[in-house]
Amino acid sequence: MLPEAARYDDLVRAFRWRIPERFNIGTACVDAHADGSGKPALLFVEESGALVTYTFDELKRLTNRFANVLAACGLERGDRLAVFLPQAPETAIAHLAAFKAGLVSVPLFTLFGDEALSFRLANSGAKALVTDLAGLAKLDRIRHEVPDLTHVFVTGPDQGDGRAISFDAAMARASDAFTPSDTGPDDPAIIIFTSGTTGNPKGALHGHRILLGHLPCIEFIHQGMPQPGDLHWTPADWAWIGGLFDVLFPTLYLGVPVLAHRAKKFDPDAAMALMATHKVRNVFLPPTALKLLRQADVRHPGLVLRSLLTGGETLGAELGAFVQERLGVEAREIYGQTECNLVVGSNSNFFAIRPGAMGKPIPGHDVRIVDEDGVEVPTGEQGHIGVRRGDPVMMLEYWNNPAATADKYAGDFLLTGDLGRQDEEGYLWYMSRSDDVITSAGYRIGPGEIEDCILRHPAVAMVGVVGVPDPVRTEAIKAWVVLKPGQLGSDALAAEIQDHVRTRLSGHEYPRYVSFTDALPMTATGKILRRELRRLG
Ligand SMILES: CC(=O)SCCNC(=O)CCNC(=O)[C@H](O)C(C)(C)COP(=O)(O)OP(=O)(O)OC[C@H]1O[C@@H](n2cnc3c(N)ncnc32)[C@H](O)[C@@H]1OP(=O)(O)O
Repeated sequence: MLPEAARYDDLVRAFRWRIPERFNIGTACVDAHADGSGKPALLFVEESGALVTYTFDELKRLTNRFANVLAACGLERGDRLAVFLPQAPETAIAHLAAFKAGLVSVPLFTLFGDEALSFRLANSGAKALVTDLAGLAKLDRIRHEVPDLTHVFVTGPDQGDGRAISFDAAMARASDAFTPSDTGPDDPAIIIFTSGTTGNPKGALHGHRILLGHLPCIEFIHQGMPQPGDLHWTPADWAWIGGLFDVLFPTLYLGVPVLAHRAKKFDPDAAMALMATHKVRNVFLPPTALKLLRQADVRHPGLVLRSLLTGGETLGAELGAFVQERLGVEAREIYGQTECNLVVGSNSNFFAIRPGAMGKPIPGHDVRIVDEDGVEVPTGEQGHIGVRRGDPVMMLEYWNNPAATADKYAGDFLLTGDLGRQDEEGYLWYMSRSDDVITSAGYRIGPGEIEDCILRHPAVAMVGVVGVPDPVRTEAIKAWVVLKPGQLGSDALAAEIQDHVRTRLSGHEYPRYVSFTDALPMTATGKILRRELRRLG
């Protein structure tokens, strides 16, 4: 455990990774705490507000049951299980059971539309899927595109129509005893899809060690966890690395309960009330959520927060001050990405927080500013934010994509795709992306995917998609559209294009702005100049 106040330099010097020879996220998060004491693990707040508590003991039995269900389906070590569910107990059970069974889980965001779902299921070669009725309706439309998918489980009341296997019924029939798979830290555990400027999303394949790689930062930010009364919550979905590895799994690993609740739409009043009612002590709130709280100007006297992690987008000095004043806690910024998460952070117990800077490398992680060849640049100069190879939190590879994997590295470093600089005192400053990837509300969004999708709209001849500055979401997605001859731009057509993206890709990827134009700025070789589009605003 980290001392109350220590010198950052001493922590860095003293740090040693302790990676055991055998490690399994499922057993470490659940079985290790299932000691018969009835310690709470998950507190699920249903849509109605009703609270259902799951203890570690129950979670052990439930994950064992589902691991048995998966084994009975013929799934073997290394096979993929997709999880297409919101923040809910079944989501945690499915992932943890997959880990225990030596399978590879594939989290899928509930807002994904048909094409996004189909691509990820096909690309990962998932053999089984757990979803709810809303997810099943989407799956029905694309099931013929994913022949590898042989077993589909649906949560909630049994529909009895043969479209899917009832999750509850299968669980009821299964044994609650299971011998977990004997995995090593480098054995594949999870594929999390992420986007680049062009092409399809890539699946970052992580080993079981990913959890161990997150722990130094969790300890750094939520100092002293587990403390009596600790309870961790995030409004971010458990479909991304943030919800899963900044919150769900490391918290359970430390024997601390997690509050599970994600509203259909983030509501500042409801979020404050939820934290106060359930006495949430630790929270991950992305900057967009903090800005929504500031905008709504809500106060709540009952807050008992003791640690707050934020990241995924730049925090900024004013927002940090707001957090201290309104939430009564320090905003501790982190930096990371799906391929290599939580490598930079801040905590004023170890060094003064410098407004605007992300912080310093978390002890254990070697983060440098490097050039395109992976060679360090002089202090103060801008370059690529790089993380030295061999870091336990780093992905094993991009799933089935050796070319993309090779591209991600230069020399000894993984290149994050972000540009930054490091000052004389070791603080890291985020500058911008090195590519056209859009950062909106903490999501990393690929403009190429959205362009491809919009191009399939029958009225569209050409399209360029960029991120434009947004006061709340860091960037908002904007599409510049050239229509086919005879088509007229209108609000109705703009709304139709937005819906076209929402239903095919995702609810968080639709262009908030659609502008019709006669031509797009192009290079001599016919590539759209997104840089020019960004300049137009
Ligand atoms: C690097 C790291 O470690 S951390 C970074 C990882 N990033 C993340 O985890 C993402 C963090 N961001 C978020 O969780 C969210 O954006 C929040 C909580 C900040 C704000 O949430 P919201 O504003 O409710 O919506 P969110 O951004 O998720 O969704 C986008 C759209 O989908 C809509 N939507 C969300 N849920 C649903 C639903 N169940 N049904 C229909 N529509 C929905 C939203 O209404 C929103 O559209 P709108 O703004 O036009 O209304």
